[in-house]
Amino acid sequence: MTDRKLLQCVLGQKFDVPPMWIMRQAGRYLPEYREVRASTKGFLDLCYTPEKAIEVTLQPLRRFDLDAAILFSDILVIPDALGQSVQFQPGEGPLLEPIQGMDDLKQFSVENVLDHLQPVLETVSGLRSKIDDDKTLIGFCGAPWTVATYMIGGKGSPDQAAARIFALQQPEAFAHLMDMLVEASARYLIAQFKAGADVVQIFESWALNLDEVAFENYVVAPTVKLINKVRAEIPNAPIIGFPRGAAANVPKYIQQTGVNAVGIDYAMPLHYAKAHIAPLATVQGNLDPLRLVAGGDQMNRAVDAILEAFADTPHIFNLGHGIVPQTPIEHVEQLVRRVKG
Ligand SMILES: Cc1c2[nH]c(c1CCC(=O)O)Cc1[nH]c(c(CCC(=O)O)c1C)Cc1[nH]c(c(CCC(=O)O)c1C)Cc1[nH]c(c(C)c1CCC(=O)O)C2
Repeated sequence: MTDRKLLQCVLGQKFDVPPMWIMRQAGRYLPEYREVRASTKGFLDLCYTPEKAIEVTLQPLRRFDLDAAILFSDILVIPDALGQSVQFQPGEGPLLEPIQGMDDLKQFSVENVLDHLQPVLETVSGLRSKIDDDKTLIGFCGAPWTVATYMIGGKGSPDQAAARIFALQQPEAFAHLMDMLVEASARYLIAQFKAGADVVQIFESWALNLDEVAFENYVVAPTVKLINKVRAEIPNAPIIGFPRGAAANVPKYIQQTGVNAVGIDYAMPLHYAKAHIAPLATVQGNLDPLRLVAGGDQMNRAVDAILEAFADTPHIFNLGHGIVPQTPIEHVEQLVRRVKG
């Protein structure tokens, strides 16, 4: 465990060459992923078939000198495990049967979640025995609010309006849903740690578009509950939070939730992160994924600026959001060379 550099960095150790991984590093930009994906009955089938999920998790590590593997799964396995209908249409993104109110929630049960997710936990334990000892194994879940936005809206949306209106008009149903998500996610993360995950990342992809009060109630408070439940079972569990778009709410998010590390999105100015975030937690980020698509000198300059900004502080190099399908593989190779020298 001591030579797992990325884990050590999450826990506060600084390295001259920062450890790195790439958000959504397994995926459609890799031809070998597309090949495995084509052999499945659907995206969830891939998530629930340990042999294939292990294979696609390992693919990026075979190509690139990355310091971590991230479990191959999705944040929407939680609604699926709770009993909501979740479908992935090719090229369209997720489609769920939207929740209208309390009556729909009565159909869901937290009790079966771990049974349903047993194949994912098998993937985690299989991975720990397959990756090199110095590689960190990252588990994950979606944060309650982000998962709720899909469960209520039924799909991704630019402003999460359906969930924001639901939370305001049906506060009791919303509170019940969030409590279910906190409980299900806590059990899931605890089980991932027990299966061999070294660290977990909580993806709050929709921390933007919220006023101060909503940020406190939908993002901070449920994440505090989630982390407290996890750490009651796994003392000092290493956790990365990724509150995308949280901007000037990030310092408060770190202080209240107690995450060890925080992923910053690419819109976060480096001088702000250096002054207000680095003193509170390990910083992870934050190259714009489209700079990786374009490659060339502009990418090298942006990488150098990030490395320089966080040279004196614990820093995990990463993108500021997920890698996109049109990314050329040679540009990823160029990125790793630039970071690792
Ligand atoms: C919001 C969100 C989702 N899923 C996830 C998030 C949070 C991160 C973020 O903000 O990008 C997280 C996620 N999704 C996936 C992973 C594991 C793979 C990895 O990180 O290497 C992780 C960590 C696989 C996936 N999840 C999905 C794919 C592509 C599906 C396919 O192969 O058909 C993969 C590889 C599908 C998915 N899943 C989701 C969407 C919106 C989509 C469709 C759009 C897209 O493709 O990015 C929900």
